[in-house]
This record gives sequence, structure tokens and C-alpha cells, in this order.
Amino acid sequence: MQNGLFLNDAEVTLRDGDRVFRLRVDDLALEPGRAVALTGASGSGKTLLLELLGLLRKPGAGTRYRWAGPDAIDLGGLWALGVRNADLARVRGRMFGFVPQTGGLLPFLSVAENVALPQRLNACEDAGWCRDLIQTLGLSDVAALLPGALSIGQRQRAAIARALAHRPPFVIADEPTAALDSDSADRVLELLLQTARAHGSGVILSSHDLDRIARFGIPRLQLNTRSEAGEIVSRPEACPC
Ligand SMILES: Nc1ncnc2c1ncn2[C@@H]1O[C@H](COP(=O)(O)OP(=O)(O)OP(=O)(O)O)[C@@H](O)[C@H]1O
Repeated sequence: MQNGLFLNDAEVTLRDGDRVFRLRVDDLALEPGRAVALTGASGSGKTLLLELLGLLRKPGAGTRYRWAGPDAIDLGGLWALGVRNADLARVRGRMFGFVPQTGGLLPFLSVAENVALPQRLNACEDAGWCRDLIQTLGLSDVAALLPGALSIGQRQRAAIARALAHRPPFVIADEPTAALDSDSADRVLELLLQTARAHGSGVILSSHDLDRIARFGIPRLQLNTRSEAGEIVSRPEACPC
């Protein structure tokens, strides 16, 4: 694989008194345009790994993290300039679209304005693409409404449209269907995967729902925890299932 996200020798350590949680990733390669699901028990580090990949969490010393492609970027090196540096925020905003568990839409902007926001922030305005996304995701009738007037499923679809609006190489979705009933969850996941694939964006999602992940044929990385020398250590392992 030549293009993609490559994370090597990565470590993030969380400490709370004597309690230590350590996420370790030896080698992880994520291909553009593909989907992968992070699975594992509650507390196994799925959100932590999503945060690390999405440049929301500073990795430990020795971590190598890069985007390889025509416009290669040393993603790990961006942290050297400080957590709040402008390059880090700019690259994070350009490389990733985020779908939180419950939409995360700005409540004072309409659905259409929420969807257009990443384009404004990344200076890549394209009203036609926003309209296409809103239509594809079945949101045309509610595009002028504020998020508070939408169902949870509609909010999730709006969050997917927003995550894809600036055509990021990867969408990061933390349990995007956890708040939905089974039928809505299927529809939202299908739309997320289809729309991302149509545009060539990869999807990195976390989920507890092994049946649904299997049904959609999404390859899995399972986060497995072990107790090592009094610490909880979690590692992602590719699942043959
Ligand atoms: N300050 C801290 N010190 C030590 N451990 C911590 C600290 N903060 C969080 N943790 C631990 O980090 C681990 C990873 O949490 P994370 O939210 O990534 O898990 P998760 O797999 O996403 O869980 P869930 O499925 O419940 O959302 C948890 O076991 C949590 O207890």
C-alpha cells in the first residue's frame, strides 16, 4: 500500500493515580477509500484510538504517524509545534470529517449551514456538492431547519453530510449508530459507507455491534486489553472474522 495513513510504534498513556491505561499500536495502515471498524469491550480504547488517528490526542514520544501520498504529511510531527498550533488544526480539518455519536451539529445553524461549514473553514466552497449530499442523505425537506427540530436519525445523516462536505480523505465516526433503532442504524450506516465510497473517502468507525459490522462486511480491528505489570494495555488486532 502506497497511499494512506500509517501509524507505527504508537503509544498513548492515561494515568489516574495508580491506574494506568496504555494504548499501543505497533503497525497500522489505513487505505484511502476503505472502511474499517474498531471493536472491543467498553473501555478498551476505541475512542482513544479514534482520537489519536483524528489528531485530537497527542501521541507519546516515539510514535510515528504519517499520511503517505502525493501530498505526504508527517502527522505526528505536527504535535511538536504545540497542541493548539494552527497547522495541526488546519491539517485535522482538511484530512478528517467527524461523525460523533449524537450528531454534534451546531444548534444555531440550519442543517444546510451545518453541512456547508467545513467547506467555509477549509476555503473550498461548493454549494452544488452540499446540495448533492443533502439530497443523497434524504435531508432536502429539513435542510432549512435547525438541528433541534430533527429526529436523531436525521441528525446523524446531517452529521454524515457535514463530515463529507469538504471531501476529506477519511471520515472518523465514533459509534455513529449507537443512538439509533435497528432500522435507522442500518440506513445510516449504509448511507455513511455508500456516500464515503462514492467520494473515495475512507471510514474509520467504532462500534459495539459485531452483527451489524459483519453484515455490512466491514473489516474489523479488535482492541484487546491485557493486564501487564499492573497496567491495562490495549492493542488493536486484525480480526479474521
Ligand atoms: N485519566 C485516566 N487514567 C487512566 N485511565 C483512563 C483515564 N481516562 C480514561 N481512562 C481509561 O481509558 C480507557 C479507554 O477509554 P475509551 O473511551 O477510549 O474506551 P472505549 O473503548 O471507547 O469505551 P466505550 O465503548 O465504553 O465508549 C478506559 O478503560 C478508561 O477507563
